[in-house]
Amino acid sequence: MSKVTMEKIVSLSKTRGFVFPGSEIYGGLANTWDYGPLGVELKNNVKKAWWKKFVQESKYNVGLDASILMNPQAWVASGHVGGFADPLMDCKACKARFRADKLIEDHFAKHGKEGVVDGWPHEQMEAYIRENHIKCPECGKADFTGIRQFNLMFKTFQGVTEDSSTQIYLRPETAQGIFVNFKNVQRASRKKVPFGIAQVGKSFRNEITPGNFTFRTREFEQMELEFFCAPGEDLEWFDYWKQYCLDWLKNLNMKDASIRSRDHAKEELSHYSNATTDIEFLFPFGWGELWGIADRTDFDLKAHMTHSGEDLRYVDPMTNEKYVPYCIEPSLGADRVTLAFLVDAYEEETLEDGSDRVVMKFHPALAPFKAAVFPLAKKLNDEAVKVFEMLSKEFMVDYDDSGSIGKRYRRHDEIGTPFCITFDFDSLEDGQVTVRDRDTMTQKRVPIAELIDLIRESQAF
Ligand SMILES: Nc1ncnc2c1ncn2[C@@H]1O[C@H](COP(=O)(O)OP(=O)(O)OP(=O)(O)O)[C@@H](O)[C@H]1O
Repeated sequence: MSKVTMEKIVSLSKTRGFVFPGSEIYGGLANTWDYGPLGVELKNNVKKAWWKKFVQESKYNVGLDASILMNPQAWVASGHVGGFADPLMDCKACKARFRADKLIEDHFAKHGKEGVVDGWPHEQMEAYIRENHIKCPECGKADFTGIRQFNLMFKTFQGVTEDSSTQIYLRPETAQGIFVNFKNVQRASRKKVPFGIAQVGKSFRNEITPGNFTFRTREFEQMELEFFCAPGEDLEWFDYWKQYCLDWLKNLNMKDASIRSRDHAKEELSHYSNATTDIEFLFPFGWGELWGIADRTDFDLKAHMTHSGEDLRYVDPMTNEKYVPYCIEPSLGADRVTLAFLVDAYEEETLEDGSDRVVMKFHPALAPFKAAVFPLAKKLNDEAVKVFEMLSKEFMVDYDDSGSIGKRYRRHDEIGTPFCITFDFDSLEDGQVTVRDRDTMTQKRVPIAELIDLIRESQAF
């Protein structure tokens, strides 16, 4: 079996309609991507699977959909106006711009070194780059400027005048929409601490070097949970949510060998954090952060209390004690984890007859199509369409009547359809169809009346 590469994933994504380059007919726009007919299904399924476990099946959590545009004071309070910046370096020779920390991390990876650059002072990064003669990835010269802080927030203007009083930001994370609604949600839902607020939505960061396909883009979606608990109980809940996140990935068939969790060392922790773990995924270009899980203590609510003047303390109904809850935040990129599922599902197999197939082994809950219906011959179209119509009321299913059955199997293997259902001449007599399993390629006869249950059962995770 040959190795999965980014080239293969990007190419399959384009040809089969998972992901297209953004604004392609105009020559594109720096690492923007559009989800095609299959990609939108896959990503929606990822988001649905997250919502199912983190909201629907959790007795603790409720949902929210806050707006992207917020009062700019919220970003002052959160620290984003003052400090949401990356260390920027320019190559003096070719003018290309880089994140100094990423240049060093790439150097680490190239030389098989383990290490974390987060938290290094500028002088340390500059010295490392100088002493190790790190070269510009674009032109090969080793002649960089010093580091400047570059704020990652996209700015825009609200209303008809464009001056500093009307300047607002596109949110760089969804979390602050949750914090500012803490009191509204707690009151309206009558939730008692511990409880969580979950949200899925777009975020924007003016990344210095977007890249690696959809891994790092300037517009992306996040799935964030802010879980509020009593101070002192935070580390226990931190462990609980860390395990919950790992279980979510594993229950959706992510391979053990593809993920690892990396606990942040003391010196790497943000000043307000009691504990942080990154769940990382082994992408073809190396390990990359998938899910950041942080114990943020009472930092965010306290900051919003100070800046807004609102009392965001919680009153314990049993003890009447008033306190600012601590917060555990598991934050996951919807696009990044969708890319991880694409990479993890990709397999090339050589079959017994010597032929090859590419198969996307998505968990059925994530697969764009849950099944595909094939008429064996054109004459059977009318009856086979009825099976499609019955199933499509419940699930996304495809109807495919072109080419040989073998070709149709290959096409659906390549997009990860778990079941191929063939309607043949016997089906007219016995009301049964042949169901072929994507992974084992075994076939069995199944009564048409049992198809919905069969597919529904496959969706569980
Ligand atoms: N530019 C981006 N493109 C796609 N997903 C992103 C991007 N930035 C962050 N994410 C996703 O949101 C999650 C939470 O964001 P967080 O602020 O913790 O990331 P980060 O530590 O700033 O990421 P990085 O160090 O890779 O820039 C990340 O784990 C990732 O899945």
